[in-house]
Amino acid sequence: MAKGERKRRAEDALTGLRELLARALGAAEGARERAQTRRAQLEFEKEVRSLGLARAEADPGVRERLDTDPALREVWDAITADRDARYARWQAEGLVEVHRLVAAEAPGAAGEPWQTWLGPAGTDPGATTPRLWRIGTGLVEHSAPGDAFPLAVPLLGTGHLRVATAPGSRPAVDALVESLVVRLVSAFAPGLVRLHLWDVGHLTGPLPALHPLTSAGLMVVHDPTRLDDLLAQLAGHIRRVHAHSLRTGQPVAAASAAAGRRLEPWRVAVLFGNGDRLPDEQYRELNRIARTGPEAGVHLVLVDMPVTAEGPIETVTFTGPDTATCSMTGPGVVVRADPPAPPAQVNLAATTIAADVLVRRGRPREFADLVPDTLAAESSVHELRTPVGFHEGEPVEVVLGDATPHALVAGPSGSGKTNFLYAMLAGLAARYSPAELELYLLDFKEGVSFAGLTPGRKDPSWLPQARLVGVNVNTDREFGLALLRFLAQEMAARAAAAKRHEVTKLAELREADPQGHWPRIVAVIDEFQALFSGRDQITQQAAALLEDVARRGRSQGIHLVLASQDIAGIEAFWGKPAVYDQCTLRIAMPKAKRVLAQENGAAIALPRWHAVVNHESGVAHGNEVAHVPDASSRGTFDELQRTLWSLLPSAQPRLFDGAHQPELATAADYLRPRGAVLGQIIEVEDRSGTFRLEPVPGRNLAVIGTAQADALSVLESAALSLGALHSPQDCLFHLWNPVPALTERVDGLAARLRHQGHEVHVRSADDMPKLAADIEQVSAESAQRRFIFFYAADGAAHYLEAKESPLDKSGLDKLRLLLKNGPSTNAHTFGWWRGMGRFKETLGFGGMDDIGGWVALDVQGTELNTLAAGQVVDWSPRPHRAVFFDRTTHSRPDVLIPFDTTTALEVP
Ligand SMILES: Nc1ncnc2c1ncn2[C@@H]1O[C@H](COP(=O)(O)OP(=O)(O)OP(=O)(O)O)[C@@H](O)[C@H]1O
Repeated sequence: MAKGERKRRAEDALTGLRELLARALGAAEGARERAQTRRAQLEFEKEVRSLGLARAEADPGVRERLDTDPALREVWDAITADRDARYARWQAEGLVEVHRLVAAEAPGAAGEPWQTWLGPAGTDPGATTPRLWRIGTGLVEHSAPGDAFPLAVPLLGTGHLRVATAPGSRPAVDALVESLVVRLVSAFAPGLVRLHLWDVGHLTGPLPALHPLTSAGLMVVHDPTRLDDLLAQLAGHIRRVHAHSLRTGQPVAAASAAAGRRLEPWRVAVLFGNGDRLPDEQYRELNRIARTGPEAGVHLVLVDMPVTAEGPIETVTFTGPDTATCSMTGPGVVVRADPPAPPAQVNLAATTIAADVLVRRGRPREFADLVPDTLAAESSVHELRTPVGFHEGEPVEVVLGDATPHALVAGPSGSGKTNFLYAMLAGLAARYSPAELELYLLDFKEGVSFAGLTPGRKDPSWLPQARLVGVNVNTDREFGLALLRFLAQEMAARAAAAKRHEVTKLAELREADPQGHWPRIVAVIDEFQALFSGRDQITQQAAALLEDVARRGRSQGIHLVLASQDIAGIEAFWGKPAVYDQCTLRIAMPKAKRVLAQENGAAIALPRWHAVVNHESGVAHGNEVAHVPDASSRGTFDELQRTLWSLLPSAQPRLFDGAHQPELATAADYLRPRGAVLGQIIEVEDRSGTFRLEPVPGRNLAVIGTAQADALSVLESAALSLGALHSPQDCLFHLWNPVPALTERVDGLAARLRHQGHEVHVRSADDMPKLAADIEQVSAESAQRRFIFFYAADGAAHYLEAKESPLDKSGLDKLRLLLKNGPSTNAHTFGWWRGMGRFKETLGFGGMDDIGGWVALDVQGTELNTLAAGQVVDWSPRPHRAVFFDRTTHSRPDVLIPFDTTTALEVP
C-alpha cells in the first residue's frame, strides 16, 4: 500500500475516533445538563416548601428566577397546582369539618365566643366534659382572613398546654391564657375548677381580672418564691386522688365526670416562667406532675416553663407579637389568640362565680358538718376515717389505718390542740358504733378536759365509745403506764386470737371471727410528754411500751393519738425513732414545731383555728390545710354526745380522776371483796389493792408512814371489807389504839362493824397497860378468824417493852409471837407504824418474814428496798398516794390511792 494511502486511512480512522468521542462527550454533556436542571428544580422546590408558598411568592429573588428559568417555572406551576387542589378540598370539606368538630367538642363556654356565655355562673355539665377548649384561630397560608378556623386544644381529662412566648408577645399570651381560664371556670358549676396561679416575675400575680375568684378560694395566687409548696400541694393531691381510687375502686377525678358525679374538682395550675429550666428537684417534680396529673384531674398551663415529660402536652409557640404556631396544626398554619373579653366583663363574671360558690357552700362549715346524716353506721374493718375540718368548704379527713396507724398532734398551748382532738373524736364517734370503736382518753394536762365524756352531776350522758377517761393524771404517770400496759395486753390477746384463726391482721380476724368483739381501739394521750418527765423506771417502761404499741398496734387495730405542746423536748425518745416513724399521721396546729418534716414550714403561716393534716409523715406534699370548727363550745360536742348516748346502748366508761379521792363505798372490789381492800390501784380497770388472808405464816400487813389520814383510810378499808366478806359468826375484830386523838375514828369503825353484827373489841389509850395480856389472849383464841388492827403501834412501845419481872415475856415478845404464829391460826394483824425505824424495832431481827405485805405512805423508796425482797423500789412519796407490796403476789409494788371511807363508815 502506498504511503499516502496509509496516511489517509489513518487520518480517517482518527477522524472517526474523534467523531465517536465527540458524540460520547455530547451525550454526557446532555445528561449532565439535565441532571443539573433537575437538581435545580428539586432545590427550588425544597426552598419553596420550606419558605412556604406565600413567602416564596413575595420573595423578589424567587420571582426573578422564575421569570428567567422556565424549568423552575415548571416546578412552581406544579406546586401551586397541587396546593390549589388540596386547598380546594380543604375549602370544600376541611374547614367545614373543623368548625363542626370544634362546635361539637368545645360546646358553650369551652368554644363559643364570650358574648354568648360570659357572666353568669356555669351549670353542672352532668356527664359531659368538653374534650376541646378553644384558644384562638388558625389560618392556613394563602387563604383569605375569612377562612380562619377555630383552634381548640384538649385539656381536662387529657393533658396540658405549653406556651412559648416571643419578644413582644406577652399581651397576646396573657389574653390566650386568660380566655382559656375564663372558659374553664365558666363551663362548670362554680367550684368544680380550682385554679392555682404562679408567676416567677410578679408579686401581684397575672390575670388581674380573675382575682375576685380568690375570695371564694377558687383561685389561689401563689408566692413567686414558693413554687415548692405549690408543686408539693399538687403532688399531694394527685397521690390522694390515686389512693382514693385504689381504695374505692372508683375512677379518679377526671374520669368520674363520666359517671355523672365528680368526686374532686379539677385543678388547673397556670405557671408563668421565664424560659429558664427550673432547679433540678422542682424540674423533676413538675415533670412528675405533668406525667401523673391528668388522671387525677390536675392540669398544667405552662408559659415559658420547659418540661420534658412525654405525654399529652400541646404547644403554642409564638413567632411574633401576635402570631404563633401550634403543635395541633403544624407550621403552615398561623395561629392567633382570640382577642380578650373586656376586663370589666371578666371581672364581673369572676365576682359572680365567686359569689355563687359562697352561696352554694352556704354558711361557713361548722361542727355540725363533721357529723354524718346517719349516725354510727360505718364499719372499721379496714380503717377509721373522719373529717376533722374543712378546706374551701370541702371536708379534710384523717385516717387511722394500715398506712397511718398512729398520729402525732402538736401545737403550742392555746393553739387549739384539744379542740382538734374533740373534733376528731366527734367525727369518729358519730361514724363508728361502740362495736367498731373503743376510746381510751388520757389527759396529762392539769384540768379536766375529757371529763365531760363521762357522766357528771349536770349531764348524766357519756360518750358511748369511751371506755376509759383519765383526767388530772399529771402526777400519776403510773396511769399512763397502766394504759400502755393494757394496750400491750390487748395487743397480745388479739395476736393470740389471730394466730388461732391463722390470720395476721385485724380485718382478717374480723372476717374469720364475725361473732368476736374486735373494735378498733384509739388511745388518745394529751400532753403525752408528761409520761417521760422523770429519769426513772416509769419513763423507761413507758418508752419501751409505747414503742411496742407503736410497732405492733397497726396490725391489731390499736391506734395511738399522741398530742403534745413540744415534741422536741421528749428526751426519752432520742434514739427511739420507732415511735415517730410509726406516727405517719401528723397534725400541726399553728406554730407547731417539729411535728412536720424539717423543711416543711406549713405550720408557721397557718391561721388561727387551722391545722395542717399530713398523712405522709410530715413531708410537704402531704400537707392538707383544714379549718377546724369549734368543737369545744357548748352545743357542739356535748350535744352530739347526748344524741349518741340516747341512741347507742353502752356501758358507762371508767373515769379516773387523779385529783379526786375514790369512794370506798362504790369501789368494785369493795362491793365484792375477796380479801382486805387497801386502796384503789392506778390501773385501767377499777381494781383495788387487796390483801388475801390465808391461814399461813406471814399473812400480816404493815402500814408505814406518818400520813395519818391515809393510814386510817387503809386500815378502815381493810376492816370494812373484811367485815363485809365474813359473817359475824365467822370472825371477830380487835382494834388497838394507843393515841387518844384517834379514838373517834376507831370508835366510828367499831360502830360500823358492830352495826353489821360483828363482835369488836376496842382497846384505847387507857387500856394500854393491859395490852400485853390482850395480845396473849388473842394468840390463845382459836377457831375463829381474828382481825387485829393496831393503830400507831409505835405509840404503844412504852407499854410493850415493859416487863413485870425480868423473866417474863414483854408485850413486844408477845406481839412478835402473834405476828409469827397468828396467821396460821387465823389471827391476822394489820399494824400501822409511823416510822420505818419503829417498825423495824418492833419486828426485831428476823421478824420481817412475818410481814407478808406492806403499804408505805410518806416513806422514800430507798428505805423500802429491804422490804421488797431486795429489789429497788422506785417511789417518791406524794400526797394521798401509797405503794403496796405483797410478797406472795407482787413482782413490783402497786401505787395505791387510799379511799375516801366516809360513806362506807356511815351507820345507817
Ligand atoms: N377551731 C376553733 N374555733 C373556735 N375556738 C377554738 C377553736 N379551737 C380552739 N378554740 C378555743 O381556743 C381555746 C384554746 O383551745 P384548746 O384548749 O383546744 O387549745 P390547746 O392547744 O389544747 O391549749 P392547751 O394545751 O393550753 O389546753 C379554747 O377556749 C377553745 O374553745
